[in-house]
Amino acid sequence: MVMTETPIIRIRDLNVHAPDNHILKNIHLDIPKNKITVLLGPSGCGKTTLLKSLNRLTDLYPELKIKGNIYIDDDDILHPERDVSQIRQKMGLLSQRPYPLPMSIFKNVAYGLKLKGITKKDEVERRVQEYLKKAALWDEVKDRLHSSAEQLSIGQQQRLCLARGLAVNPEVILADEPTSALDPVSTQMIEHQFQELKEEYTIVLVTHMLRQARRLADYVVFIYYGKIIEHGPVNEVLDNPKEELTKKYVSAGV
Ligand SMILES: Nc1ncnc2c1ncn2[C@@H]1O[C@H](COP(=O)(O)OP(=O)(O)OP(=O)(O)O)[C@@H](O)[C@H]1O
Repeated sequence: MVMTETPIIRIRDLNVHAPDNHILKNIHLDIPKNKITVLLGPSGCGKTTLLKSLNRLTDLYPELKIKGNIYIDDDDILHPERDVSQIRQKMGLLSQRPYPLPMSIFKNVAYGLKLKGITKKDEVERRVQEYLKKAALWDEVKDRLHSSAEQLSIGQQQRLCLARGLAVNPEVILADEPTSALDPVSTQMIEHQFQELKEEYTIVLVTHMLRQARRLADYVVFIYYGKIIEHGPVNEVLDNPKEELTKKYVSAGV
């Protein structure tokens, strides 16, 4: 990727194989710090697998064989001796559907803090408020912090999961189609928060929605059948694509 920003993640020669499928092919990519990088491409092209490789969630699928290097702050996270729980704390994941823990709104966020060893009551209270504000949920829940998280709407639950993830103090937010289950207003809220959060965090967002990529991306990586076809600043890849496959995808205008 031609860029002037410092990369926070460097992916080198990454190959992911399933028994009958070469899912990711020779991925070589730098992901810049404090930007939104969108992984774009048709269904089944390997976007989620690439995202899962970035926090070693691929370890949960023993049928997948992974080769190559992924450096985060110069540490190769694919090295077998790297502590996976530390990697996952650095690389928070927001999935397609929200999965709040079966406990109160407050405890959901406090749970994230506990993982970082923060348990002092007044600090926990201050930080729960801070992260609920960062996820744009505070005003809607401040009077019912001790109600069950499961009573929230799906859009609110997704913002709660964002707050819980932020409480772990990640460097990178990995977001896998985080608005696909949400209504347009909730989608707008998450998108707006992402724009704010990139000041402090690096965001890697998977989407197959071109319009969402246009609204959010600083950089776009277009993937097709496990290969990076083209990548670069959003205006170059989406407004002036060089490769035929990208042109076709962009002109379909999904
Ligand atoms: N554990 C697995 N075992 C075998 N094949 C897998 C596994 N995980 C993913 N695949 C295959 O790898 C390919 C890429 O899947 P992936 O979920 O990464 O695509 P995607 O681009 O995120 O798709 P979508 O937009 O539909 O979510 C698909 O063909 C999928 O069936």
